[in-house]
This record gives sequence, C-alpha cells and structure tokens, in this order.
Amino acid sequence: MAAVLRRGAKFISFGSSQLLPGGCKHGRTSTLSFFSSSNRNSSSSSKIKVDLDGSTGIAVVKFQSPPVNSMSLDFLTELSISLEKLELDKSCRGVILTSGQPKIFSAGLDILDMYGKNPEHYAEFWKSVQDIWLKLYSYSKITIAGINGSCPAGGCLMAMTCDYRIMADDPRYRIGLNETQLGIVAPFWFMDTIVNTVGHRTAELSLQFGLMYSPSDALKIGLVDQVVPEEKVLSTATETMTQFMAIPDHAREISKSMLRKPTVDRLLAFRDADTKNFVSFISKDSIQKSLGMYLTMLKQRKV
Ligand SMILES: CCCCCCCCCCC/C=C/C(=O)SCCNC(=O)CCNC(=O)[C@H](O)C(C)(C)COP(=O)(O)OP(=O)(O)OC[C@H]1O[C@@H](n2cnc3c(N)ncnc32)[C@H](O)[C@@H]1OP(=O)(O)O
Repeated sequence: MAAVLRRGAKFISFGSSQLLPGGCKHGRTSTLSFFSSSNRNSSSSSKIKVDLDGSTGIAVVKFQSPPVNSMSLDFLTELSISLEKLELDKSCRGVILTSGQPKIFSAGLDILDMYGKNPEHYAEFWKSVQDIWLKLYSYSKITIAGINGSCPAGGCLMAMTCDYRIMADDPRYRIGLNETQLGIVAPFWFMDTIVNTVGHRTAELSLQFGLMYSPSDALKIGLVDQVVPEEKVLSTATETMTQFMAIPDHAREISKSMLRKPTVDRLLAFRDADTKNFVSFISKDSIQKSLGMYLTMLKQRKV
C-alpha cells in the first residue's frame, strides 16, 4: 500500500487534486486507414475506428479522439453505435478495445461535459455514460481491453467492463479510479465494478485514496490480467481472444451473464435516481469550482 501511495506521490498536485504523470503531448489530427481485403470490414466515425476481420471474427475498436480519448457525449454515442452494430453482426465473435492515440487509452469522462453546462446536458451525458457501461458490462461477445496508455477514472471503468485486460509495460502509464483525487465520488456502479474486479478490501483502499496504479502494481492487485511490451499488446489480445473463442459461445455467454447480471440489475433498478444524483451533485457550485480548477490546472500544466 505504502509503495503504491509513494508512487502516487509522483503525481502533480493542485489543492486536493492530482494529475497523472505527464510527459506526452498529442497532435490533434489523425489519419484514418481503410482495408480493402474482402475479409475485412472497416468503418470509421470521427472518434471510433472499427476493423472487423471476417476470417477470425475479431473486431478491433480503436479510439481515435485526440488528444486524450476523453469520453465526451459524441465519443460515447459513436462508441455505443459501433458496439451495437458489432453485437448484431454474426461474423463478429469478439471485440478488442484499444487506443489509436499515443500513451493514452482514455482520459476518462470528458470534464468539459460536466462543467459549465445545464442540468439537461448533464442528464443526457450521464445517461450515455450509463448506457455504455450497461452495454459493455452485459455484452454478449468476448471483450478484451488492450490498454496501450494511461487509463484514469472512466477509462479504467471501461477497461474493467471487458472480460480480459492486457496493459502495456510502460512505467509512465497509470490505471485506476482516481475520482476522490478530483473531489468527486465514484458512483455505486463504478464501485461495484471495481469490487467485482479486485475484491472488496483492495477496492476500499483504491477508491478512498483514488489510487492510480503502474502496470506492474495493477497486475499485482488483479486490476489487469497481463502486462506485455507495448508492441505486443494487440497480438497478445488476439491470441487471448483465440483462447476465449475455443470455448462454446453459449456456455461462455451464459456464465458471463450469470456472474454480471446482479450488478447490471442494480443500476437498471436505480438508473433514474442515479441520474438525478449525478445532476444534482455535478451542478453544485463547490463541485463546479473544483472541476474548473482541475481543468485550468490540466491546461496550464506544461512539462
Ligand atoms: C453521493 C454520490 C453521488 C454520485 C454523483 C456522481 C459524481 C460524479 C462522478 C463522475 C465520475 C467521473 C469519472 C471521470 O472519468 S472524471 C475524468 C478523470 N480524468 C482525469 O482525471 C484525467 C485527467 N487528465 C490527465 O491526467 C492527463 O491529461 C493525461 C494523463 C490523461 C494525459 O496527459 P498528457 O500530458 O498527455 O495530456 P494533457 O494533460 O496535456 O492533456 C491534453 C489536453 O486534454 C485535456 N484533457 C485531459 N483530460 C481530459 C478530460 N478527462 N476531459 C477533458 N479534457 C481533458 C487537457 O486539458 C489538455 O487540453 P488542452 O490541450 O486544451 O490544454
């Protein structure tokens, strides 16, 4: 624990907030590529690129929303549509989620969607966050996260919805639910997801301190399943997918659903209340002030 906290102390502090270690700056443009082979089926919206290989049944869903793949309303909507199409596509058996941006898997929820907007916007945004979690946590196909960069808060949540997580072995990368560091509280279903992933005691420490783990520490607590050199993230994800695919789909699917249904049902039962809680919490002056300071710090931080 102390070791994890010491590592955490490397984060940049501002008031009660901390940032992930930086060092990377990102270009804001990206080049899209398309495959022409008849076995490959590529589609690309502005923020999500899907490449489905019909011969293997594996789809690679790449986040391409520079600079940091933050989960904005647009990002979440595009991702949701892509996942829905793949779930309906019989030629797809598994999905690998990964990033097309250097050094970042996803910076989590887009703070700009939670700052300075009206309650209707906050409600719409929150429902789209719930939607993507519900979709991924109960996704019938195999999902693997190829975590090729840092992965705070909502980014970590998205990775935790997957059936398996492979993280790039770069000590600069971090993963975890750091909400308390921002002065905000992870909702109950974020908490349920991390409890289901790492167990109750580890989740307690992780959530209260808002711990961000290096790849090796994440592996130790079971937040990720494998750590590999960055250039091997995608090939390892493909190999792992093949192992999952060796299991009869219906048996695997039903097992996944039985294990996850109580957690999914809990959000479904309290979805409206959760949205109301979010809107009232995020609209508070004190929370808006904290988020505003955090945003300013993010923008001013030059390393
Ligand atoms: C009683 C219970 C009630 C419950 C009610 C609910 C309460 C609310 C719960 C909400 C749950 C929240 C989940 C979240 O996901 S919050 C977001 C958390 N994310 C972070 O803290 C990450 C912040 N970002 C970073 O640490 C770094 O940016 C990062 C390590 C990811 C990348 O570093 P790098 O040096 O490569 O890049 P920069 O820092 O220079 O960033 C580039 C630009 O991107 C902007 N940025 C970064 N992150 C975000 C973000 N999450 N949203 C929006 N914008 C972001 C950053 O400002 C830079 O912008 P400029 O280029 O304009 O300067």
